[in-house]
Amino acid sequence: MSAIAKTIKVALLQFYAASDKTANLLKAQQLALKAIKKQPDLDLLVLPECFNSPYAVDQFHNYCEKIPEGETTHFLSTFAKEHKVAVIGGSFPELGDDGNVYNTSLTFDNTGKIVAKHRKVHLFDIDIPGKMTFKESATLHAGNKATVFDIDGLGRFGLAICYDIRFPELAMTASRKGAGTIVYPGAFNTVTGPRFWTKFGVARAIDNQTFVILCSPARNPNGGYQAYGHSMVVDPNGDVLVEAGHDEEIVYAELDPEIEKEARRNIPLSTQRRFDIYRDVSKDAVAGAL
Ligand SMILES: NC(=O)CC(=O)C(=O)O
Repeated sequence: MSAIAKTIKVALLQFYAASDKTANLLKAQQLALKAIKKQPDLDLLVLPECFNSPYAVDQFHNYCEKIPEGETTHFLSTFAKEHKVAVIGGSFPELGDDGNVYNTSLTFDNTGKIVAKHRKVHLFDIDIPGKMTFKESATLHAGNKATVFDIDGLGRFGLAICYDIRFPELAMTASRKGAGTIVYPGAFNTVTGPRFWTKFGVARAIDNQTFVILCSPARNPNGGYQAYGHSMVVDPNGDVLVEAGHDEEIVYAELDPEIEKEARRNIPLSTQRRFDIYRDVSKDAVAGAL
């Protein structure tokens, strides 16, 4: 499968989830329908991190679901199938067969089949005194692989979640294994977002000469964790093609394979690496799709 098989028309749904799961799924459905109506030949929909529950350590266990039995998997799969559109389903709390809870992202092809499952590998445990303390590991378990997969007709993708973007090895692994697009559903916040969000999107794109998609929740006017917003698509030269504000919004972009080919032809990093001096982490990585 080529890195990008065709010009991919993508829509990023930026919205916030509140406490009512059914209402969150309904909102996702309404926005997805709006995107399809505006762009009937859409190839790919991307949702934000934690789109069916509040982003709160003490809440994940109340919202977690088995995959594929749960209602969120069913909702995403049905939408993809009915509207013949691939869906990268943000993330939601998964109840694993081992009884642990994970922050998990599923991807569906346009027949509704699950083609990838990524469990957040790096849990968001930080403490910035007086500004932001978060400890995902208090209630979540971490995934154990890099996620690289194909979507039929669209190309090869890398997928990771939010804090994972700070660890370049996952993106390097995806791009060295042939990904042309790396997607991060992510909920940076009003403390870390302004300083880091765009820089990471641009850095991962330039390092790997891939498109990078960041899809955030919107800010929640009723309090709780305040996501940064600013969902964006960055091209392989590090140019930001489209960027949302911080309210609920849909942004659209086209991923043109020629831009990627040209970026890689002009500056041929892939043939110039010095694995005699440093290791190729993608060779050691545990990587897979499901
Ligand atoms: N929420 C996250 O996982 C990460 C984040 O907000 C940050 O890295 O900053």
